[in-house]
Amino acid sequence: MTRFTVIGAGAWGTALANLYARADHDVVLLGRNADAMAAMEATRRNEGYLPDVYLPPALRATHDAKEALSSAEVVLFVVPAQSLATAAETYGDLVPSNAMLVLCAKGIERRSGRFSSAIMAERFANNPLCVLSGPSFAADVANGLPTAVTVAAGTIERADRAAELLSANTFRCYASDDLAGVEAGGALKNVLALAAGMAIGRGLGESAKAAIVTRGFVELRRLGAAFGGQPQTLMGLSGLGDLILTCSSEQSRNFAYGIALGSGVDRTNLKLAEGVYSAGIAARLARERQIEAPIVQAVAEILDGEISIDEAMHALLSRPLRREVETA
Ligand SMILES: NC(=O)C1=CN([C@@H]2O[C@H](COP(=O)(O)OP(=O)(O)OC[C@H]3O[C@@H](n4cnc5c(N)ncnc54)[C@H](O)[C@@H]3O)[C@@H](O)[C@H]2O)C=CC1
Ligand SMILES: O=C(CO)COP(=O)(O)O
Repeated sequence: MTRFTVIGAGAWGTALANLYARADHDVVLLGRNADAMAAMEATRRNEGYLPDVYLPPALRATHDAKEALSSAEVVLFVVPAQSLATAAETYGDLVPSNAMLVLCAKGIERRSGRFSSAIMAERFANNPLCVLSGPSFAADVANGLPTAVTVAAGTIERADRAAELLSANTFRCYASDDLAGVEAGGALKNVLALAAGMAIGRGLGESAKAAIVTRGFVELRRLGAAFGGQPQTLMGLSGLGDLILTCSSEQSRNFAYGIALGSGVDRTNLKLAEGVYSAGIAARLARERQIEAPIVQAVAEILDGEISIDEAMHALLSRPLRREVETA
């Protein structure tokens, strides 16, 4: 039995806490809203984020960071990418220096262009650290449905150890030493899911969506490689696998956000769509590196109100014809 502390009591944090509690670990779910955490402890439900899932007795929900972190062996950071640096500052001094950190956000920090591992390596120089990413809806994992993800660390031996620790009977972790590839895939698939959703919401059809997903994947591979990722990783669970999941189900908040944008419905009450925050910085990083990423650029411009979806589609279709497969 290992002591897990999960920071961030949203959908994904609650699902992972639930998974590890069911796997007979000692689990504490740490949230920043005292009332919500007390209600969770009393009702054994997370009404705000994952209402249909029962929280087993082995999971304790708390707002008390000191108590939650004092003997943690594994600390999962499950907050949005834009909040990770703040969470690291808030809880950093309480995290035991030998605890393994598991980073679960899928995004790029807007103000710095950094992925999670770079943000955290700066604050936690000595803790072992890994990134968990891949096709995994919170509700599926919380309900014990079969799921496979990638766990990446700086060396393959560390990734092997982390994958062993983080696997459970319905949750299969594949080890990787490609942090850059895993983080790039997780962030970029969200931006592309917005584009796929927009095509559906705007009534452009399934064929247009398939073209966007496929050509979007070309952009993901180009950008992922520019960030230092390996082609095989981008073709794996945390790249192609998560792109497929996120672009094919309205359970995805990014895909659903794209549909809402495309169909012009009110988006004020929609849940977290990480791609909305990563699109602009992904587009900027692509421009700076002179990487051709027209779909990512279009998503960023649409979100900024610079062009309409119809204008973006017209621009994509009017680009000069080219060969499908790039040769060196
Ligand atoms: N929901 C899902 O199915 C999956 C989500 N993810 C990723 O996990 C990350 C978190 O997503 P969700 O949990 O779904 O989002 P969510 O919107 O459901 O929950 C986010 C939680 O983080 C908390 N939070 C925000 N800033 C905080 C801070 N500074 N300190 C403490 N808590 C803070 C919020 O109060 C909220 O409880 C995202 O990057 C997402 O892309 C990854 C895999 C699956
Ligand atoms: O990352 C996810 C599935 O792997 C969740 O996707 P959404 O954030 O779009 O809901």
